[in-house]
Amino acid sequence: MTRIVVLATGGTISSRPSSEGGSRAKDSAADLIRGLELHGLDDFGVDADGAGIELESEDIAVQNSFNFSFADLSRIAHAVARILRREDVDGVVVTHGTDTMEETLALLGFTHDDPRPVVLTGAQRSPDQFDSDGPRNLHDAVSTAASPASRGQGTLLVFGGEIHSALGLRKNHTVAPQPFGHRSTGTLGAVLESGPRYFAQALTPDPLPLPSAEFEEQRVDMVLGYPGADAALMHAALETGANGVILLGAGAGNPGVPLTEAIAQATAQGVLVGLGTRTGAGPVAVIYGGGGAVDAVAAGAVPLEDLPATQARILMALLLSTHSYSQAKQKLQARLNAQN
Ligand SMILES: NC(=O)C[C@H](N)C(=O)O
Repeated sequence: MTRIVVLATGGTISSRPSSEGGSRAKDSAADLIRGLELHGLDDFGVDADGAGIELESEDIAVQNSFNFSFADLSRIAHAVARILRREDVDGVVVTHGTDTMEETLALLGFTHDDPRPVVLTGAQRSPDQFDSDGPRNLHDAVSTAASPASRGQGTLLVFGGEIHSALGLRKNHTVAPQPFGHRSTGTLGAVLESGPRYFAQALTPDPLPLPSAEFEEQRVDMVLGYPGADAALMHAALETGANGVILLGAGAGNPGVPLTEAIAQATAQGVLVGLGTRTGAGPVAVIYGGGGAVDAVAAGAVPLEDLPATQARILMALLLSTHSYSQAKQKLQARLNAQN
């Protein structure tokens, strides 16, 4: 018998029309499993021992993911770790809103410490729509979590028939049926009728400790570089008590002169600054001068390389909550190097 726990957190996959307009997360994990039956998607075949796949449900939140805080993300990571302490569980599926899936994937991806797979999924169309993608995505996520081929592949996203590794993933589109893609690499595999088929082995970094209470207190803000940008928003972040800032410069990470000066001020105050690019993909090349990326790095910013800013922010908060500023800075650099 293969046992998979379905842990529901909300999102469009769980949403129903609201009397206030729009839709709100509502359905529980048990409702989602019932939805599989309604769509004739509850047949997972038999496992390698000829036994069936048993689904167990658990609810941890009923929220749209744009409302999540670090405390919510931490609760999800601890719930997954608690479930995986059970020897009778073979894998975990987490249903989640797509808007901030990147962040939860990052937290789970950086802390997952088990060969059994953790598979996130969600939907772009809610269950009340005739062409809702939730039941198919959940079916695929369960069959991926239940497959021995997924052992050692770490934290995964299964969506639109594709399998993606957690780190480096972005939501690239607001409404497209498959909004997820890697910035610079392709899919890890696909879900076929027979189950998951992998084309590659995921890179799984050495696990970091699960988020502590300090993680929830981290403030890591994000600031954008653009023509005419002054340092007002960066100063506001510092005044509000940010202990980390992700700065998304133009092109190869060029923040411009005022923001470069603000980086020097921030790092002198002990605030960790990550330098990314607002293009959405590609490494941050440290080759320019005159208030460009090279000056920003000289002022103390760590180039984020090819990790999305949303995921670098989670990594930064994790490191700041477990290490001193200088250790966190070194670890961030080492992690980002290892990532590529
Ligand atoms: N498609 C979705 O799940 C989006 C939803 N607004 C959420 O992130 O909760």
